[in-house]
Amino acid sequence: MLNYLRSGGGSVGNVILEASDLKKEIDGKEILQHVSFQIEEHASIAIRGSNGSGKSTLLKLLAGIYDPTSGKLVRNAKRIGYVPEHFPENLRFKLKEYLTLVATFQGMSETDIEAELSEYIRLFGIEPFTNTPLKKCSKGTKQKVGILQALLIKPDILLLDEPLTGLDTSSQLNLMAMLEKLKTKMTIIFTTHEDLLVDNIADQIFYVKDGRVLVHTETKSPHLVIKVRFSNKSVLLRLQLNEMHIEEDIAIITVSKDKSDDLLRKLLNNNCSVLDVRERI
Ligand SMILES: Nc1ncnc2c1ncn2[C@@H]1O[C@H](COP(=O)(O)OP(=O)(O)OP(=O)(O)O)[C@@H](O)[C@H]1O
Repeated sequence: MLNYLRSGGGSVGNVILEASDLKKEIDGKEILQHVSFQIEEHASIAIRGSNGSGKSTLLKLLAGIYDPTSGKLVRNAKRIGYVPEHFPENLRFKLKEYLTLVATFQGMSETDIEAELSEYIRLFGIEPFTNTPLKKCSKGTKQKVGILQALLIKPDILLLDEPLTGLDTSSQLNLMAMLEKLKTKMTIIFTTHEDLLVDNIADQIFYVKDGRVLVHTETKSPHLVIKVRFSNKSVLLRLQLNEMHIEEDIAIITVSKDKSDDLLRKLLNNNCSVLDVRERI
């Protein structure tokens, strides 16, 4: 079901964010308009849309980095954690020194800081870089520091701009597991192009299109499971499919419905015989 506003009388939880007829112009260009929604406490929301549609702009409005050009945005939150798409370059602090500073400013005790940081550092596998200056850390490591920095402030609302970008597979899985746990404690809103993150974390999707925001309550993107017999494994590997399971000469591939026709064409073109196609349950 698509609607412009999930609002009003039907609301069950506490509303933590409420947008009423927001408009955002940048340099005289209208990026978002007529944006209205309510977000309940502990909701997990994915913001989706094509490149340049205005997802990051919407997130920055929610974070308070941008002011709306017109309209009203009410935040019923004490602390908002924001993770930008790109962590600032050229920070001279060492990784752990920086995170310790962030935690100290939150008034945490030394013992708590040590315990919490050690756990996060272990989870994200960044132990080898704790004494590396941030400006020398890789993009992925900096991305992790950006996420940890936001978590350390114990936010009521956690906003993440494309959080999986730049992370290796195991860190992506760790982050998803972490977000799944955090879902019960805070409101999580993230922009993403990744189905995996949406399927695992979101319970609502906001689609940004033509400057408008559409709220969608069905989160699982439709997928097909395709079973094929192949004669040449390297052909399949070249297709770089994210979700593929191979047993002898059979491959089971999960693919989003919108990409499935294209994939089937390629498989048939490469001498694969299609044994089964069904909807993912
Ligand atoms: N600071 C800015 N100055 C000028 N234009 C901007 C600025 N920030 C965003 N825009 C414009 O606003 C539009 C939306 O940008 P935004 O970054 O919000 O899109 P997005 O959906 O997050 O894109 P992507 O998926 O590529 O990250 C784009 O046309 C962009 O050029």
